[in-house]
Amino acid sequence: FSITTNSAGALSRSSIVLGASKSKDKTISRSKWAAARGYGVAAVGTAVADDATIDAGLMTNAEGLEYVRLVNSKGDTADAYLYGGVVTSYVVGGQEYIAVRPDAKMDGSKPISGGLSHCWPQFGPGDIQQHGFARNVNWTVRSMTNNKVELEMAPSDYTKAMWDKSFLCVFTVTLEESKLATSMRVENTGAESFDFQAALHSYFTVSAIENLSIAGSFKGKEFLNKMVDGGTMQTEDRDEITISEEYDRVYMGVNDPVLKDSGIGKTVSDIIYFLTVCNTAGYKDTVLWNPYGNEGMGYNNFVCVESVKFDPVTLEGGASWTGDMSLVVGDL
Ligand SMILES: O=P(O)(O)OC[C@H]1O[C@@H](O)[C@H](O)[C@@H](O)[C@@H]1O
Repeated sequence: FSITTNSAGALSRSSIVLGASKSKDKTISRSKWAAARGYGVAAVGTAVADDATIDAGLMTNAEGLEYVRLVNSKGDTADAYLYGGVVTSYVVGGQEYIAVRPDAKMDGSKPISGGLSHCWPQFGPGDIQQHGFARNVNWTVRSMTNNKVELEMAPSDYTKAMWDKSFLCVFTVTLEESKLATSMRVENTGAESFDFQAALHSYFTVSAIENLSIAGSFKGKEFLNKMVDGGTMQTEDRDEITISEEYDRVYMGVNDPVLKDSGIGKTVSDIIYFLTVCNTAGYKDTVLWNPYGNEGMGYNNFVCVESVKFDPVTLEGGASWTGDMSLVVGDL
């Protein structure tokens, strides 16, 4: 591995050089770079099959926002933005599974409309701003390696003005060989308890909304249908959900959705691609959201299948809560 400088001269990348080693100008040691940034960086030893070079590490987008690119030994990648602590990309075998809306702002002027976006400490409307503040503050890098990053968010004057609680959030993203694992840990660093809701407002790529069905334990479950009279409880009678109108539904007690897309990457007509959302801790409910018909939002190329803790968590002083969600491509 080597650390190189980007065109602006900032120390920001580690290159995974695959196959024969390649010499690079302006390289410094990984530990020196990490020390300069104040990061804890573990030694890593991934290697990829052929002779390609894939950059991992801290990057800056065209509009000046920083993100961390993760790379695994197979050449899969994931990107996590510091602004909002949001994962905006997960590419497996050349296929992008996470969506960012075409109308998304990537310059920090508003929350990024896409990715695995945090709704914290509130989901939806309520006492503070819609979906809370985690998605529009800058998180900091606590540690990173080529395939794992820990981002953290602590109170600031901005957050205290709307929600004056003592907390620390640590969001860990790990690009494993066969999945993308995320873990959101909320710590109550004070003595007083506080309540919060949590969600990963996940946008996934679909080839076309008509090609999508969503399996899971939906049948017989109650859901809050926000599209009916501002919010009406209904009961689902289907095993698999298909979407052909605007959706904004909170499915209570459903946390095992599997997206099936009959179009993604299709080279053979009967291939169906699966993306399994594994909610293994904390997230209990699933929100389905699609602004059907809204061309400006690009409704036909994404679906939001959100991992949610809808009923508030009460966290005592000194206690912590964890929400774990992993994405697995293909059959489990
Ligand atoms: O436009 P926002 O704030 O990113 O929210 C998008 C949607 O997010 C969903 O989770 C909500 O249920 C919807 O009501 C909302 O419209």
